[in-house]
Amino acid sequence: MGKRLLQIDGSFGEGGGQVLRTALSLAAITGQAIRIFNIRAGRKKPGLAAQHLTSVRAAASICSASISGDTLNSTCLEFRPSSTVMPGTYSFNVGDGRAGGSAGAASLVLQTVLLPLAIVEGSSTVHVIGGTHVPFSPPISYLEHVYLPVLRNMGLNVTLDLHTWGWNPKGGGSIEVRIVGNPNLQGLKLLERGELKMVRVIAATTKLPDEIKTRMGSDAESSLLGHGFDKSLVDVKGLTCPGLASGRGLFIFPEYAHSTAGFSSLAHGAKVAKEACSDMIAFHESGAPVDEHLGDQIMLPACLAMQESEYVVSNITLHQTTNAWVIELFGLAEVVVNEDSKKVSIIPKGRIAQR
Ligand SMILES: Nc1ncnc2c1ncn2[C@@H]1O[C@H](COP(=O)(O)OP(=O)(O)OP(=O)(O)O)[C@@H](O)[C@H]1O
Repeated sequence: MGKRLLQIDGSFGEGGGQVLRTALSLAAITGQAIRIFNIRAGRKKPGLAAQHLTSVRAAASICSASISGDTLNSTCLEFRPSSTVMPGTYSFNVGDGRAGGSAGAASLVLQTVLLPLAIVEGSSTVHVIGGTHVPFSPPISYLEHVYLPVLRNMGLNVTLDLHTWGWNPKGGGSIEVRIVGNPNLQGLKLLERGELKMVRVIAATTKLPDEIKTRMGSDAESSLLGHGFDKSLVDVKGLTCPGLASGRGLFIFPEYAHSTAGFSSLAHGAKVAKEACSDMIAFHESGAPVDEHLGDQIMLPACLAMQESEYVVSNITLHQTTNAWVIELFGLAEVVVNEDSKKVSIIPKGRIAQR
């Protein structure tokens, strides 16, 4: 496995943690040894933060990789898988990555190991402790409502339980994911979204007065109705969530006949509904079936599928083009991103050939 060392420049494109995570997932899947340098060179504090370090160790544990450079703030890492991906029971704590703990995103650690475990025969359980609803990462509610349903449509058997919510800055949330592996992933076609069926609005709080939840929900509802959404299609729920420390967030999921998208805000006061609603409304007006975040996150499953995938996104982002670059470096697929039509086509070359 992994005869030559694949060199990956972490400063390419978006220059953030995604280059690292996608490379780790694909290294585990293909058995390819990698060296990543300039890690997160595009960020104010370059190098491995707690979440990235936890992702490195998580990826190493599922394929018995030997690693060097796995220290906090390291900008260069070598990762050499020594076995195929082993299904099993795994537990990762983002807080272990840094003295004093961390609210680094549990979702991003999970995404690093999810696909490798999901496409091998056998069952796995992954428990992750960390931030579950923190900025610049998929809230776990997004994984539940948007990302995992797409994976299920592609043939993956994955369920998630959110036991405890972990907000910024304390983190400490807890999720458990059960996976029944299926090596035969189906390609994905999301070219049209169909009619709007429902807009689900979730106003969530932990250890805060009920008025905050009620206000977030009613502000969001007024904003959506003010933009012409039919009241019968807007479903607002207040959620009182277990968690170590207080926190709040607003999550909006427009569900169309063929796809679901997700928008959120963790802001305070009137800003929270404004942020989440304006993103959701802009998406609705774009007519696209796939939101920009899902657009980068489904590239990984799509490049591992048996058939070609095609989808239309609301915006082409640097995250998407950067992910496409990493996938092509591994030789796993041809990725065509059309900036005009906003169509992404992923033509897998077959991962078995990589071994
Ligand atoms: N609100 C959101 N909803 C869903 N997904 C999101 C949201 N915000 C960010 N993401 C996703 O989270 C991932 C973030 O990747 P990125 O490399 O920017 O993060 P990171 O590892 O935290 O690194 P860095 O600190 O280097 O930015 C991307 O897949 C992006 O689509």
